[in-house]
Amino acid sequence: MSTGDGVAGQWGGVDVHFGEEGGRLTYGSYLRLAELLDQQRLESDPPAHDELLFITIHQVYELWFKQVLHELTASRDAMLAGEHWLAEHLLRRVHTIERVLTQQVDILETMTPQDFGEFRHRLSPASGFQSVQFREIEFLSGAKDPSFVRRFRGLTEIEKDRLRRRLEEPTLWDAYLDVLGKSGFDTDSEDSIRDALRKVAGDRSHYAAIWELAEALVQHDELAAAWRARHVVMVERMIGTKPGTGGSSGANYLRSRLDLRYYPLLWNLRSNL
Ligand code: HEM
Ligand SMILES: N[C@@H](CC(=O)c1ccccc1NC=O)C(=O)O
Repeated sequence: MSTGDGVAGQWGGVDVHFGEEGGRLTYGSYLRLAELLDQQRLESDPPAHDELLFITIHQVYELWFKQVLHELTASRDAMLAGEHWLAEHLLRRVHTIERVLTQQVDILETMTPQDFGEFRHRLSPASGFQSVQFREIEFLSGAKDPSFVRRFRGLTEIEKDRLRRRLEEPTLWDAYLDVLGKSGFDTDSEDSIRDALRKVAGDRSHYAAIWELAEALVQHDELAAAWRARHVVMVERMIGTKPGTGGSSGANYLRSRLDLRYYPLLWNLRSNL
């Protein structure tokens, strides 16, 4: 047996020894756990029991949003580079994350409205409306709306810059049109795009990769819509018809966002198949 501080043991007759690679990298230092686990600061005083859950859920959302932006950006770039398989592969990873994002609502719903009420009044005027990464995902996906940048209150210059850059850069839809264009389709008008989509849908054996890419975009759109629907029902359960801490009408405002679709032409196509 070896000696030292690492984990040592006899595995299958081989003397293994972990955690002593010069004493540099550890689990905690690699993952920056000291910093990460020090970021959950409650507003309530005395501490409301459920506020830790509320903060943790939101921080986990933002970590996944970061990953989703990483994958969507790379997927868009893969489309622009003609690497259709890679674009689809990355979109499929995003779908899996998006399913988890919707399921996470289950965890937050173990909090009752009464227990939320213990600290909700401390949150105003903060709200999910101010999530920059959430809006970046919308812009990158195809739903650019510059009015959100103006309506945001309290954004830092760095955050404003990130949103402005997302408004300028190509969306996933722009990249898909580029794929259609490079495959020989005219994409100059909405009518010609509709025509191209119908041709792709009508000859899947010939246009397999482009068809599957469109399906992956529709899936991303559907999963985003599912999150919005789940969020608004959770909101009704938590605060009924009360206005939001962000200053909106609350559930009414959120219901007005339910019809948002990133790729309306891909949905319209369904009516003509
Ligand atoms: C107790 C749970 C929650 C309640 C009661 C709630 C309530 C609300 C309300 C009322 C709004 C409208 C803006 C306003 O405040 O006036 C809103 C927006 C929003 N919330 Fe939540 N929320 C909850 C949890 C979450 C979670 C876990 C997330 C995940 C990040 C989230 C993300 C968002 C986003 C992104 C918006 C903006 C939506 C849009 O503009 O389309 N919310 N929420
Ligand atoms: N807008 C929510 C409060 C809320 O959920 C929230 C507050 C601060 C930071 C993020 C939040 N999450 C989503 O809106 C409310 O009106 O109760």
